[in-house]
Amino acid sequence: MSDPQQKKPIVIITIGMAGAGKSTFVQRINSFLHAKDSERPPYILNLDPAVTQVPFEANIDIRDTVNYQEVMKQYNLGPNGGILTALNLFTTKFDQVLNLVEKRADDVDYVILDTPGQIEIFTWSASGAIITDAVASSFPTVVAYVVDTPRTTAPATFMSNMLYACSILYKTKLPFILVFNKTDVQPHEFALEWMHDFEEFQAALATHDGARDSEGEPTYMNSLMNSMSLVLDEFYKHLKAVGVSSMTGDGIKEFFDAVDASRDDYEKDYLPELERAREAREKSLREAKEDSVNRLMKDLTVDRANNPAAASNDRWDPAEEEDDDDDDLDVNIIDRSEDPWPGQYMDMNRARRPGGDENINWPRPG
Ligand SMILES: Nc1nc2c(ncn2[C@@H]2O[C@H](COP(=O)(O)OP(=O)(O)OP(=O)(O)O)[C@@H](O)[C@H]2O)c(=O)[nH]1
Repeated sequence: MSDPQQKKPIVIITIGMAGAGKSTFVQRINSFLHAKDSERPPYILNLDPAVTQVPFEANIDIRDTVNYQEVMKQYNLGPNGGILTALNLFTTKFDQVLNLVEKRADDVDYVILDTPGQIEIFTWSASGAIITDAVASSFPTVVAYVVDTPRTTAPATFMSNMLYACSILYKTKLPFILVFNKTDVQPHEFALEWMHDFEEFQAALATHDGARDSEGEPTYMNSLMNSMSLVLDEFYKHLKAVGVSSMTGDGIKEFFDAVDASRDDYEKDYLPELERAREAREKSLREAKEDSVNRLMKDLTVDRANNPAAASNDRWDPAEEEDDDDDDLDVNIIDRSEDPWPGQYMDMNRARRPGGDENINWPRPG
C-alpha cells in the first residue's frame, strides 16, 4: 500500500433518489465521525443549491456561491434547469474547492459530498461528471448510493433501482456502496437475499402481481426482469451493500467498514484506470488543440493573402488589454470551517456581455 495515498482523506459521494434520505444519512455519518474522534471531524460539501435546510453544517456550501433562485429568474429557467445551471456555475470554480480540500487533507479522514435531490442532475450532467472526475483523480473516492428500502420491496421497483445504481457504477467507475437506508422501518435482508441468490428474486417475481397474463403465461415484463436479474448478478459482485438507519444510527459502523475497504479497491482497481483515462483524455485534447491551431494558422495565412490591408489592423495592442474588463468571474468559494461569514454570491454583473440586455446580466450560452 502506498503511504502518501493512505494518508489522504477518502471522499464519500452521496447519491440517491429524491427522498431516499441522503441529507439525513450525511448528518448521521457526520455525527458518527464527530463522536468517534471530535478532533478529526469530516469535511462536508453541500452541492444541492435548492435545498432549503440541511441538518448539518457544511464546510463548503454551493448556496454561499450561487443563488439558485436568482439563476432561475435571470435565465428564465424552471427548478431543474436552475439547479443544473447553478451546479454548472459552481463547477467552473471547482478547482478552488479542491484547493481548499487539499489544504485540509492532513486534518480530515473523510470528505463527504451531498448531491442535489434530483439524482439525474448530478449523475447525468457534465458538471456531475467533472466534479466526480476531479475529486476521484485527487483523492480515494467512493460512491454511496442511498436506497429508500421501504419503497424498494416490490421486485420491479427493486430491479429499477438496481439498474439505476448499475448505470452510475459504470458511469463513474468508482468503488460503490449500496446503502439500504431506513432499516428501522424495513429491514434490508430481503434485498441481500435477492442480490445473493437470483433464484430467490425470480421466485419473488413469479408471485408478484402481473407476473402472468390472462392465459397463465409469464408476461413480457416478467420475462424481461427474469433475464435482467441474471445480468445484475454480475453487477452485484462489484459492490458492497449495507443496511443502515439514518434515524437510529444502526449499521453506520458497518458502512464505514465498507468505506475503508473501498480505499484498497480504489488504489488497486480504480486509480490505475483513472490515470489511463486521464492520459488518453489529455492526449486527445492536445491533438485537438494542435489541430485547431494549425487550421487557424492556415485560415489566417489565406485571409492575409486575400486582404493585406486588414492584416495591419489585426495587431495586439497592450493598451487595449489593460482597459479590457476581465471576463473571468472573480468569485471565491467559501470555506466556512475557517472563517465563517454571511454568504457571498456570484456577482454576475462582472460577466456582462457588451451590448447585452441591461436586465439580464448573466453569462448565457452562445
Ligand atoms: N424512518 C426513517 N426515516 C428516514 C431515514 N432517513 C431519512 N428518513 C426520512 O426520509 C425523508 C427524506 O429524507 P432526506 O434526508 O430529506 O432525503 P433526501 O434524499 O436528502 O431528499 P432530497 O432533499 O429530496 O434529496 C425525511 O422525512 C427523513 O426524516 C431513516 O433511516 N429512517
